Amino acid sequence: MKRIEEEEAKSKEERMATRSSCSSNGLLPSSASPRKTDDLEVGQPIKEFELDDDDDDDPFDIAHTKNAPLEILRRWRQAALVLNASRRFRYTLDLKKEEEREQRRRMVRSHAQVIRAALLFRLAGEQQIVLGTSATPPTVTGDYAIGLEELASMTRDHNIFSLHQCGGVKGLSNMLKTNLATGIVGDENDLIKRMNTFGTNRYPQKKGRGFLTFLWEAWQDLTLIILIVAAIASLGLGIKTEGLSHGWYDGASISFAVMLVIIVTAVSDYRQSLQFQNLNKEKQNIQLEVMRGGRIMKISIFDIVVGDVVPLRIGDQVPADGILITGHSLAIDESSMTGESKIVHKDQNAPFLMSGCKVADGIGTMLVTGVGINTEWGLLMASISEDTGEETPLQVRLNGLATFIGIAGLAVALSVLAVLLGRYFTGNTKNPDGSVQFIKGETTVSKAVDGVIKILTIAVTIVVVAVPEGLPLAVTLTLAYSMRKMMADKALVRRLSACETMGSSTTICSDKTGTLTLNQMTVVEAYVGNQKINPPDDPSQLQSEAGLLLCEGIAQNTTGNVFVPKDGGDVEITGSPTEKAILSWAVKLGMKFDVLRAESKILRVFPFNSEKKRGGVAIQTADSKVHIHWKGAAEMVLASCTGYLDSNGSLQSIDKEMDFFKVAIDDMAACSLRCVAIAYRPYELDKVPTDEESLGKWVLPEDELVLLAIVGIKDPCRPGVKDAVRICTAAGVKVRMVTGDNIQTAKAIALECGILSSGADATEPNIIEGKVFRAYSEKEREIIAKKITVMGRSSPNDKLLLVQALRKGGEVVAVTGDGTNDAPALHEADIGLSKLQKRARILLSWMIILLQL
Ligand SMILES: Nc1ncnc2c1ncn2[C@@H]1O[C@H](COP(=O)(O)OP(=O)(O)OP(=O)(O)O)[C@@H](O)[C@H]1O
Ligand SMILES: [Ca+2]
Repeated sequence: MKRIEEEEAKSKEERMATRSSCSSNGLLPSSASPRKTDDLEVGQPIKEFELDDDDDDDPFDIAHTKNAPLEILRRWRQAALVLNASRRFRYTLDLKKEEEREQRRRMVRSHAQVIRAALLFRLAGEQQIVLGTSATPPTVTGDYAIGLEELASMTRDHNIFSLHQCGGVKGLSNMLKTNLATGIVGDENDLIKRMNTFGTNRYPQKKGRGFLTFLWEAWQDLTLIILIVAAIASLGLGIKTEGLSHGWYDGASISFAVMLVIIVTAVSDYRQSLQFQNLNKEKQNIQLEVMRGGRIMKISIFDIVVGDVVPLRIGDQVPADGILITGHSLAIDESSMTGESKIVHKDQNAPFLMSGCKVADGIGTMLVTGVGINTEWGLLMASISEDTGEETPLQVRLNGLATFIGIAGLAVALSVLAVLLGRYFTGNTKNPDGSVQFIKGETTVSKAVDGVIKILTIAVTIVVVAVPEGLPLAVTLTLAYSMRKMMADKALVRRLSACETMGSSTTICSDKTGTLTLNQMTVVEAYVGNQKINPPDDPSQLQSEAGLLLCEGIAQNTTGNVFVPKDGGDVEITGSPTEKAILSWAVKLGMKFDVLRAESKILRVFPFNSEKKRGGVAIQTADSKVHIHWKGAAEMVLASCTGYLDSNGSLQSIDKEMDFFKVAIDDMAACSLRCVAIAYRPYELDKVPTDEESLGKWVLPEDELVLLAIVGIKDPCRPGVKDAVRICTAAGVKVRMVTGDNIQTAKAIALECGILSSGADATEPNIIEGKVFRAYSEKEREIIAKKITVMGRSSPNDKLLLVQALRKGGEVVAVTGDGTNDAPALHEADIGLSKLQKRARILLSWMIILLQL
């Protein structure tokens, strides 16, 4: 028992270690998962299901238990699981693999660090020698003024000294023939040259395991081994008693059954691994935006070349090694590379960005300096291979059960054997005619052997009947089947166990945008000043003063981009769906994006985030005035406004019109429109911090704003959602909507898609605002959570609190969402369904699985 406990403790440790270390590429769709979830462009629609291990159900957690007898039983079963290192217990074995992987990772990392240290040492030496003399110019290679080695090592080693030698990011961009504002030229010739000089953003992949390996693994299973032994015994006994011509039947049929199980298991595992490899390829093929020739383009991560200018936004994965060009509050989660979960702020003093890390906050643009195998990430990815070896909790339990039954059968067979042998040799067994079978000294040896063989046959039969070898296999096949069906529906199941957990979920917390709605947004109502513009994109109704400020605000306070082709083609607008809607509305109103962006200088940016639900920017105009523009959740921005611009363009106090605006917002929200308010305030130039450092810390003032416009954005309900919700409800799964949007908008959409059945349902706490929910105590939340159907204006943390409360209340919670503002909730859920890219019919496919299980 001691040993068992030790092993348990060790497994637990390993589990904890792997859990914390692979949080970025195991449990969350982060490191290897595509970026921009708010993305509407066509592309492989992939959804991702995955199970986040549940701490409470940790099979190795036996520390705090009340129920001792049950616990002992549980322990016993676990002990068998841990001790039995056969194929069927890969669930526990997997930990070792994870550990190996982690060790590899550490090795690569330390290797890189050693190289880095040695290089720095050498450089320090060289620096002393060349100190005072002019810096050595980088070597010229072909078309570029810097070579691959220098570039790669500069980035890999975070060598700020050699970056300065190159003249900073500006100098480096010249060497790489990149324009920091418009990117590389990006024609075929240019791309080929870059690839030839600096390589491509791919790394060699390890080959998957072959069929024979699976075959080899398939037979190493306790129950099967028992059966194989039984088959051999039965074959021997049969031939001995019934002769060669008839005696082989029993043994052969057992062998046939065993072979069948082995082959089916191996084939199923092999196919699964092939599928997994394909899916992996798809998963890695992230589509992202780069700036080439002045326009934002969508390309595959594999097509990134050195010199590319890549915009980074919260939630994105850094696609290659690079150097920060500009950034605002940019923070990177480097845990996937350094192993420590630490958020690192990036600015001109720490400009190096490592491939594979995630943008945790802020925005920025980077210059790509290292791709593929020249990056640490590339080295890492090339040295580890993803593996499919994983079993679901149900399988593990069934395996445990099968083994338990097997062992019990074996024990029974052995005791039967002992008893029968005992009875036989003590002369207690009789023939049908009443004569004693064995009489000491009388019965011949060959007769005695025959008698023993008969008894052995009985024992073997008990074993064969008792061992349920097909049980776990049946589950594997069922799950593999659902996985295949889901894949046909373009759903990527990262863990087989997810299918199973999904089947037992009792509630779904769905986000609204992009799951229940299409995430295709258009501005359909607009108020500029206190005037409703109808139709919303009619420029003639726009009064000029407010119109100018509005366009300035929209053009500068955005993460999107507008590209007007020189040859007069269609205007291309990029950005998140909300941004795109607002930008295209402004373009129709006559906004000149490039002109406006060139006219003023950005002093500081506060990027939009879900927590504050607003984003701002401070700019300095050509005539040295400072404007601070804000854009965000309508009623929240409105609350910070003290004035508005009337139809003559003169500033009025908002007091009298406050109700008018509030009613306008409520009306739009009741029509299920997403409301965004745009406001600004003038600011004194001399109050703006002048030095870089305090400017970087400057908190943009967000009071005394002047309201410029309120827009209502339509995001239609996804067709089929109503049915999906109905089916879920009928299956006993409660669907809840948790959204960052206005509560009225949320209510309207909930009614539209049947989450709320009637307006009468829409009372607290059935429908609740995030801030009300968060104010309750933990106990109260647990009670209220069960009643909540719609939660509006929720921050990422509110979503997390809700999931926690539901789980405490005993629900099995599924969460759908995107990788950015829903990440904490996704992580906490029993099962996370994350949209990697749009067109995700999550609820629908969810249903398919539900029905299958
Ligand atoms: N780019 C933006 N600029 C300004 N305001 C925005 C922007 N995007 C969203 N908003 C405002 O923030 C609100 C909610 O944003 P949030 O990111 O929390 O929710 P969401 O993720 O879009 O919705 P859901 O939670 O349903 O997925 C929106 O209602 C809108 O008013
Ligand atoms: Ca969201």
